[in-house]
Amino acid sequence: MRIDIITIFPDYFAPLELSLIGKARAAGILDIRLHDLRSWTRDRHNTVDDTPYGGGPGMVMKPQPWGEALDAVAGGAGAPPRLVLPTPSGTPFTQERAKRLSDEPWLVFACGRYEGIDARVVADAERRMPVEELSIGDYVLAGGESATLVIVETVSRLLPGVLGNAESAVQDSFAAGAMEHLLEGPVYTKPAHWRDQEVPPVLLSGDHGAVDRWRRHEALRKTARNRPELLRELAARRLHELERSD
Ligand SMILES: N#Cc1c(-c2ccc3ccn(Cc4ccc(CN5CCOCC5)cc4)c3c2)n[nH]c1N
Repeated sequence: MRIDIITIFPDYFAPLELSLIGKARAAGILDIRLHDLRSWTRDRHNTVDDTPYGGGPGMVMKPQPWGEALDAVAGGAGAPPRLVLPTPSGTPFTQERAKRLSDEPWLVFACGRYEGIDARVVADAERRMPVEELSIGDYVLAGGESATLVIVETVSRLLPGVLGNAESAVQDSFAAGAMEHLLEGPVYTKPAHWRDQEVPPVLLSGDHGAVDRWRRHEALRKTARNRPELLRELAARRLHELERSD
């Protein structure tokens, strides 16, 4: 997968040199390219923002630098990329959406700042590529960079060869076919005894059936405590399946 990121803060993405994603880039599984939006400004101050038409707080990112950046990065011959635009007003980013994005050969991320990007940039981009406006949660960030890091990490770990043990991606809480969208329960490693706490004996029993039952029980407990609404959705899904099979 190729990933292009357009931003006024390229250094924000230093973490993408590290760990799993850094290794995947070195292995050629991921081709991540950073682009400084200011490279496409035309004034000596490299201006990327201006006051909003109609008044209101803050500044808005000018269309011209973005238009030319997207032309340069995403405008080549061949199939266009999917443009991903993090925004507070975007569609919720979920594991399901991450799975779909992981099937794309080429993603371009537009990282906004200030109060956002002039709306004509998305309208112009939609004429030549699919555009997805996504939000990573119901809280307000200062820009799109941290959201892009979240999306890139979530999508990248689903690519074959990125995770050492592909199994762990499948068992993720929200991965389809896992423990039905339940939250993971507690995990343990050596030593078996630590600061007067013991690892649950079932995990040392070698009885895989008992371990699976225990893990499911702990997952249900954790989900009931932290995300009860997921249990209601699970019950509704189960009921729907039963009614369909009748
Ligand atoms: N993904 C994601 C995000 C973002 C996100 C993503 C991208 C950008 C680019 C700029 N910002 C800052 C910003 C702050 C507030 C507002 C709202 N204002 C609109 C105009 O009226 C006043 C109020 C807009 C933009 C961003 C924030 N925040 N939270 C998420 N889950």
